[in-house]
Parts: sequence; C-alpha cells; structure tokens
Amino acid sequence: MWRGLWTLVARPARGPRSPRPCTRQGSGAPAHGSGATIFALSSGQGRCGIAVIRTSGPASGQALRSLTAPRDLPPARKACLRLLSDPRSEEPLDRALVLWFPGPQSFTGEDCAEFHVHGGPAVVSGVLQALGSVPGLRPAEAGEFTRRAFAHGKLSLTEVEGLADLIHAETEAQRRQALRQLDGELSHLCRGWAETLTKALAHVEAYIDFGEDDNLEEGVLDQADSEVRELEVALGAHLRDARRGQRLRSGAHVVVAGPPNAGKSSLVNLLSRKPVSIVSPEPGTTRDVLETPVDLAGFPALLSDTAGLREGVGPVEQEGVRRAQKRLEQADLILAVLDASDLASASSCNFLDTVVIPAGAGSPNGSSQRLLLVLNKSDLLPAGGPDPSPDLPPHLLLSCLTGEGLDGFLEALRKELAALCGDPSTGPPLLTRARYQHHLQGCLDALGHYKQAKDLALAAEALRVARGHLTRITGGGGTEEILDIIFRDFCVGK
Ligand SMILES: Nc1nc2c(ncn2[C@@H]2O[C@H](COP(=O)(O)OP(=O)(O)OP(=O)(O)O)[C@@H](O)[C@H]2O)c(=O)[nH]1
Ligand SMILES: [K+]
Ligand SMILES: [Mg+2]
Repeated sequence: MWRGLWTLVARPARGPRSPRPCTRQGSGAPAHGSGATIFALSSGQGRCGIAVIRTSGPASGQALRSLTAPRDLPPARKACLRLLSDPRSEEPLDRALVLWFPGPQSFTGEDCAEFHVHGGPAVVSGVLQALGSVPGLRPAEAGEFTRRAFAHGKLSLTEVEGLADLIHAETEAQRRQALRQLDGELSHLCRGWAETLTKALAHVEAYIDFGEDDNLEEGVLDQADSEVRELEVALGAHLRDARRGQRLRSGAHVVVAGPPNAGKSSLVNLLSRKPVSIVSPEPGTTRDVLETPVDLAGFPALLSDTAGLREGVGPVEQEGVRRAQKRLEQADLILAVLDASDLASASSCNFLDTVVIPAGAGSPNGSSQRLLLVLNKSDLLPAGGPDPSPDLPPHLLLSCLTGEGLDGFLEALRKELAALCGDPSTGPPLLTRARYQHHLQGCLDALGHYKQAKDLALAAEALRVARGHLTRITGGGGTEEILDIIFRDFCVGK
C-alpha cells in the first residue's frame, strides 16, 4: 500500500502564525512550555548518513547544554557544530550539528532542540540514552510532537491531517494535495464559513433581543437568510466533490476487463512495472481478481486484473468471471481491453455489447462510471493501415508488447484520474476524509433546520449547530476522541 514506509521528513520548524517577535535566547532564557520534555529519533530507523533527534518542552535548553557542556546555547535557529558527550561519563558521542528553537517560534510552540548526528545505530542510541539521563526528559509517544503543535495552536486539525498525509504520500498528486492542506487551505475555508455563520447568528440574536425596537436596522433577518443561502450553495458544491478527495487519499479503483487473451494481465504488469499477473497464450489464465496498488500518472490507484469474460467454461473459470463482473460494478474507472486483431470474435462482440456500450450510455443507476477502451496488440495490425474499427466508441491503440501507443494511453489515463480524484494543483480544497464530509453534511442539514425553524430561538440554535460542525473540522470543541485516532497515525518522533 502507499500508506507504507516512513519517509524521512526533516521539516524546518514552522514559523509563528502571528508575527510575535521572539528574542529570548542564551542560557538565561526562561523555559517555554509546561510538563515533561519529550525526545525521540525523528528520522527513519536504521543505518543512515544523518539522523535527527529532537526534543520539545521546557527542559530542551537544559538538555542541549548538558550534552554540549560547557558551551552556551547556540543562537536561535542557527545550526552549530558541537561535540556531543554523555553528561554522566563525559564520554564523547559524536560531532554533530545542533539547533535551538526557543518557543513559541518552534514546530510545537515549546522550546525545542535538534541534534543532527551521524546515523550509526550506536551514535543514535548513545545520544538517546544521554538525553534520557537529563532530568525532566522522557521518550516521546507516537505523534506527540505534532499533538503538542496542535495543542499550542501551531497547526489546525486539518493541517495535522495534511501533515500525516504528506508523510504517507506516495504519489505526486497526493503530495500536492497534502501540502495544500498542510498550508491551511481547508482550515481557512472552514473558518471563513464559520465566520459567516457567526455573523448570521449575531443578526438573528440581535432580532431576538431588540426586534421590538424601532431603531434596529431593517432587514437583519433577510441578511441572515441570504448569508445562509450562499453558504448552502458553497457547501453543496464541495460535497458533490467529496468522493474525489477520498479517492485521491486512498486510491481510485481501476479495473482491467475484457475477453480472454486480450492482454489484460500484460497491461496490468506494464502499468505496475512488475510481474503481478501470469501472462500466457492460453485463454483463461487469470482466474481470480488480482489487486495491486500503483502510481498511475501521478495518481494513486488500486489496479485490479480480472478473468477474461466469456461463457460456457468450467466451474472455476465461471467463478472467476462472476468475481470479475462484481469488481466491474465497483470500479471508478474501467480499462476495457480488446485484442485489436480479433475484434470480430464472439467474446469481443459480447464484451462490447455488455460492458463497453452500456458504460458509454451512462450506467442505469446514474453513478458515473468511466471507461477507457483500449485496442491492444496493435503490432499485429498492418503497419500504417487504417483504423481497424472506425465504428467502435472512442478508443486508443496500444501494444503491450512493443510499448507503441503507451504515451497516449498514459495521458488519457491521467485525464480520467484527474477527473476522478480532483486536480490537487488547481481545484478547490478536496475533502480527503470522511470526517470532513460528515461535518459539512451535518452543517448543511443544520442550515436546513434553520430554514424550517418555527421560531427565532430554534433558528439561532440551528445556526449554532451548523457552526459547531465547521469548527470541529479544524479541531475546535469536542474532538478529544478523534484526536487519539488521528495521532495514532503518526510515528514516534513526529
Ligand atoms: N502481439 C502481441 N501479443 C500480446 C500483446 N499483449 C499481450 N500479448 C500476448 O497475448 C497473450 C495473452 O496475454 P495475457 O496478458 O495473458 O492476456 P489476458 O487478457 O490477461 O488473458 P486471460 O487472463 O487468459 O484472460 C500472451 O501470449 C501475451 O504475450 C501485444 O501487445 N501484442
Ligand atoms: K492468457
Ligand atoms: Mg490474464
């Protein structure tokens, strides 16, 4: 899966939200933060060139001084070369770069220190043990640095989730999306909407309090109504796109289907750049659904190879065909493969009639299912000859054997996936998690209650509920239980 190995993200400390100058530094500086000071290896495990160990909490300055004794703290946010030694034995541990980030201008908002040491396991464990011996320091739990950043208002919850996604991102589109979310686009949007509701609520409350007064501005309720209407339109537009963001986060379902021997497995192997499926000249080679996560033109996808669709076969292959059909129903995108040199065969015609043409006409249940028709084995057609099948629906010619037509096919695939997953470089912020969708829908429902409310007290309450949903997206109020779930996604040291 692309939610795979930890990637080393040595991220510079985030600047402050408000341009509050911070001049504290040097050994006389008061410690920033409260409670325990945590430390952890923040880069990946194992032998590597450089390993980054960091601390966060009020004893960070003390930790830096203890290991670099008798030196003073380095200037804030400037890398300095120091000899590290164990404060108990004074045994030298490493010559390392150290950084001092006095709070609140640090990633967590607390005093933080970083040790960029040589990545050998003995160096790393020596420094970790030395830190453990400094009073007030303890090893960090998973996600604890980020949790502290959230607690100190350095990151909103959507930004925390963007950071988690960035660490997990395995395709270009996922990285772009995560970076935008980490930059606060989604939280900005939600905060703007919440402000609109605060305004509308103020209008309704003003009317409740002073409605009888003559000097209340006329039309305050109309104003609230129109603000709610505008918000409803905006929320509706985002919710319509909700599936796209979730596909971008967890992968679009792309199913390769077609008659036996069309080259479906050859295409799957070509796209995944590894021998996922057995390829052979024997029709009916693939029997089961074989699923593999791949990066398709920069987008994450779950690619499924399926059994060739045909009738009148033995029970095992029949079961394979049944599974293939079931998988087709769940597909976000079907890659329909035909053998270009065998278009007149019964199985090709049957596949065209039952899968390709119905998809083109829009599926009966109204859910849009996209399909790319690929005529494989173009190398078997006479070179430079006319299109073998001008009457077919729009299609692409490809040869899995020679690679001819692959660029055009990948470009078509990229367009389909961009439509399915949303374009993270240009479009509006995507709703990559079910949580966002849930709260936006909750907000929209509450706005519906506002419109139907029989009295103003109920209307005001509906607006409060609606606003509550928006603030919960960015991490305000009543989110303790989901915090545990979200931070569990992080590793120790992040
Ligand atoms: N000439 C030529 N042969 C191809 C091409 N692609 C696949 N083949 C051959 O076609 C045969 C069938 O390929 P597969 O990939 O197993 O086809 P499939 O659709 O997965 O077959 P089933 O799983 O049996 O339904 C193999 O012998 C492949 O080498 C191509 O582009 N050109
Ligand atoms: K085959
Ligand atoms: Mg196959």
